[in-house]
Amino acid sequence: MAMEIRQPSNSKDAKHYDTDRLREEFLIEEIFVPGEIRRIYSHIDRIITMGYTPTDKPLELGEGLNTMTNLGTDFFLERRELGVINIGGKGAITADGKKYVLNPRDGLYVGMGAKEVVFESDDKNAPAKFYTLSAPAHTTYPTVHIDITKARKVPCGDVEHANKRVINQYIHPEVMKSCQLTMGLTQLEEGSVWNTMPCHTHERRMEVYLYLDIPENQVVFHLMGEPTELRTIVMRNEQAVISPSWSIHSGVGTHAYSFIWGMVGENQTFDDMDHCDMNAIK
Ligand SMILES: O=C(O)C(=O)C[C@H](O)C(=O)CO
Ligand SMILES: [Zn+2]
Repeated sequence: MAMEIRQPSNSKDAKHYDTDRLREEFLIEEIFVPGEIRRIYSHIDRIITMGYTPTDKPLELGEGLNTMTNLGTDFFLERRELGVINIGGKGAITADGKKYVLNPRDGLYVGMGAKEVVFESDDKNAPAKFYTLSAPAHTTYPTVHIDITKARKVPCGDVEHANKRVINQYIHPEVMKSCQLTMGLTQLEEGSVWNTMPCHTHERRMEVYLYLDIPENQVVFHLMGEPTELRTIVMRNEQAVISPSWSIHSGVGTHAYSFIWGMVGENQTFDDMDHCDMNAIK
């Protein structure tokens, strides 16, 4: 399938979902398949979550996709912008003829209007894994290469609460311009297992999390749902989860881990959050 479509769920319905239905609606289990592309289009703010894993040949952004049928446009980024973070081996992205090398954990923002975007790996046996988010856009901002050293770093949490971590803001108004997409990578310190706790929701934006650096046989219990109707999705390495605006998005792991967050919606105000009352969550 060139692109899977996910419809939105009403919170009144979602609280009745069983495990299988929760996973069917919100979990993205397989994103990185060697030599292949995976795309999941969510009706929630029309974010597209994708994985490009080139091996012995480059992969093109719109490869195998009829953009007129799926997006109503002549090419993928005609009315869209793109955020990418490489979580695999060294690779490169060429956007309209300009090549950007992406080392592991490097990011790239590609502005609206770029016609040809091509993903390639340096070593087919250690392929790049380009985690890619796309959001509707209204104007063109410059394409920007972001390495983790350029990201805006926000240390938070502490050892006492087992949530000591650094939020690396890659695509963020204080780093570079984008239309609506914000994106970054949060790294938990060794011995910490909680992310985004105390938890929050934000009715103004939806969010997608990709969990990574989870060792074999370890898991993250992703917490979602309205603050008084919490549910768990068991997640494994390099799996993602779609978080509607009404849902918290927190997690606790059996080992430290990292995750990439991406948001689209009303604003780009990272701290615009509705913090939950820890005495009221259920
Ligand atoms: O570690 C955290 O806390 C986060 O990374 C929070 C997410 O970025 C988020 O939920 C922003 O709304
Ligand atoms: Zn959030």
